[in-house]
Amino acid sequence: MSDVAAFTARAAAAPAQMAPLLPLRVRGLTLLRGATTVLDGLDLDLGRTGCTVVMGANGAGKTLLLKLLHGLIQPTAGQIDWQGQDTAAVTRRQALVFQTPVLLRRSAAGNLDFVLKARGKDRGRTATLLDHVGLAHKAQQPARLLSGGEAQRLALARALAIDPEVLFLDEPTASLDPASVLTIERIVQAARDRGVRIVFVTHDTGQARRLADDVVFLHGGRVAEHAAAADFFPAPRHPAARNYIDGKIVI
Ligand SMILES: Nc1ncnc2c1ncn2[C@@H]1O[C@H](COP(=O)(O)OP(=O)(O)OP(=O)(O)O)[C@@H](O)[C@H]1O
Repeated sequence: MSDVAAFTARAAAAPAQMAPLLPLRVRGLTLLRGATTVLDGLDLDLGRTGCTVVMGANGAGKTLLLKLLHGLIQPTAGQIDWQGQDTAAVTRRQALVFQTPVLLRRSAAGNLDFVLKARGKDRGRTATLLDHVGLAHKAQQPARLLSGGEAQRLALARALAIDPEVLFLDEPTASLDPASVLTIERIVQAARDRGVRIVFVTHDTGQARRLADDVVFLHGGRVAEHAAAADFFPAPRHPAARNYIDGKIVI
């Protein structure tokens, strides 16, 4: 078995004895920030597999929704039900990649060694993970000297190192060149194809069309529309979603 095939098989096999996290059921999710009601009784259901793309105007609450689902912040009201599992356990079985990668002041390999050791995983996987994201030749380079696209690929490798069942990505390609964007998309699609549940925030409608199995469109603190990608892109039903896809200003 090749290194990449071994990596893929191990990732897919990860949580055999654990109860599943999905499907996800969110009801009445409300979040106040200062005087602003960011989320206002949001309901959402996510199925077991695939890639959900979350879209919506600036300030619609996409980042805060990801942080809530991942257990990094607590809602003001409402329920997030990952099959009844405890929040701390849920967070450990998921990973979140931010728009701006947060990396340790170590080499590229050192960043992966660290997370593998912290999670009790096989540190021998560092080379395979670096290879998987096309960074084998940068293993010993300090992470702070990586380009934006390389740093984002390393952040993605670090997220994959924990064998997440759910991978949240918050505009991970927002400032990358087209080749780096496609590289990140290929890695995300490969993860999706081996069963990692993907929730991906993007403003890039081309990217959303390439990646999405289904689309969640946020507006007014709620899910204005949740539809299969094949139905959403040709004919969004909600007026705000239609304007957004048509490139009109949405307030
Ligand atoms: N700590 C805070 N105090 C007050 N308002 C906040 C705070 N954090 C976030 N907000 C507001 O909550 C709203 C939602 O923020 P969020 O970052 O989730 O938006 P977003 O949909 O990800 O936007 P973008 O597309 O610009 O990244 C914004 O109006 C933001 O200004």
